[in-house]
Amino acid sequence: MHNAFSRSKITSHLRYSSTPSYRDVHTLFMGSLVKEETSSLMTKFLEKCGGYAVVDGGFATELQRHGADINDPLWSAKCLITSPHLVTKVHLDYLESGANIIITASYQATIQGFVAKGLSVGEAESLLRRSVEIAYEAREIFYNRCTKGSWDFDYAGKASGQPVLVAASVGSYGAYLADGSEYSGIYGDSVSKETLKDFHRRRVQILEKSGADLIAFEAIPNKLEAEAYADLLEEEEIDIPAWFSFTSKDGVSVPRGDSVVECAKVADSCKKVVAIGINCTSPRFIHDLIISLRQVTRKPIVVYPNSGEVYDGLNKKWISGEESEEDFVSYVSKWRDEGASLFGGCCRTTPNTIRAIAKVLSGECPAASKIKFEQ
Ligand code: MET
Ligand SMILES: [Zn+2]
Repeated sequence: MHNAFSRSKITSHLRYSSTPSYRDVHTLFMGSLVKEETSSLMTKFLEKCGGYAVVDGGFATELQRHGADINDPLWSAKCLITSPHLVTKVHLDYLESGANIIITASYQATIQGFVAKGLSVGEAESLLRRSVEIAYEAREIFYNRCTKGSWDFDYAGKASGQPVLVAASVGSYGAYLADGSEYSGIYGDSVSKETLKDFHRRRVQILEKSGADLIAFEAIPNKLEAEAYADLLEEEEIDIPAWFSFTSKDGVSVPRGDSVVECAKVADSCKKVVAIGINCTSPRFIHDLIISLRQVTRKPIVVYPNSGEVYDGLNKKWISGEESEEDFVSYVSKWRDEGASLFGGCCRTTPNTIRAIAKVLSGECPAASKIKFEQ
């Protein structure tokens, strides 16, 4: 059985794609016209979730754990071509672990990247749409399982009331380049804000029309790219909300060196942005980063750190970070106390991590159990 929110999503999905009336639903907000539905989506959703929401966990690394070979310039997006059933499975695993927001496999899915593999532009655009459809199909399967009694009564009852949004992932220009600049944020002087806007424009337009509830701009490594996203959302009149999520290697700045505070200001001043946060960053930096974000925004804060391990690109393996044995989940209530409201995991976190986060947030497990990241 669907909950009220998911039903309303289905109707709003149709409304977005079939009638022009949504453009009329405006409200005066902070001196300018903003579509009311867009600006309040996240706050209303958080209310439905009981104040806090669970985001899913590492996607690419989870595909890998299930045997996918993603050692490719397309990274996880390769599975949209070669093993879409695994993409569905990982979404389902996260839903069954309690995720309220599932993030699509489009992080490294770009038209330019697919075309470089020999696909046509039309095929590339279809794959982007497909990434969102797969997430919705997984949600349908999840809700159907709730009603068919494949789970015990208690769990099925809880799961059928689990509100779920689909966030369409957009990774950085550096992620497409797959040359390490995703982790340095250094694109060189020849890459201007206009270059970045031109690079991302079509993908963002396709994802907007794909039926996704929001766009998750993830692992943003520099301020320039955040500015490019903000401009694009405004100039292209993108009609679904977005979140901006940055990475940090020191708890103060993004990889390029711009301060997280300056980056968050860009996100805060963009009216289409409904949450601001940090992902794919060591859990040990998150507490201070939330404090920094709170200095410049009142928008909901989303945090989904990685496992704390560090990726050794040369040898293509994850190495234990200083705190990789630390209990990731035991931090969640502290992050909540600092003012974050959406919590999940990024690379190398698993459905176990997400299940434990969901338990902490539901109050079932105040002293979280130890989670060991699997090798
Ligand atoms: N949503 C993406 C994933 O989990 C984020 C990757 S961060 C490098 O695969
Ligand atoms: Zn990550």
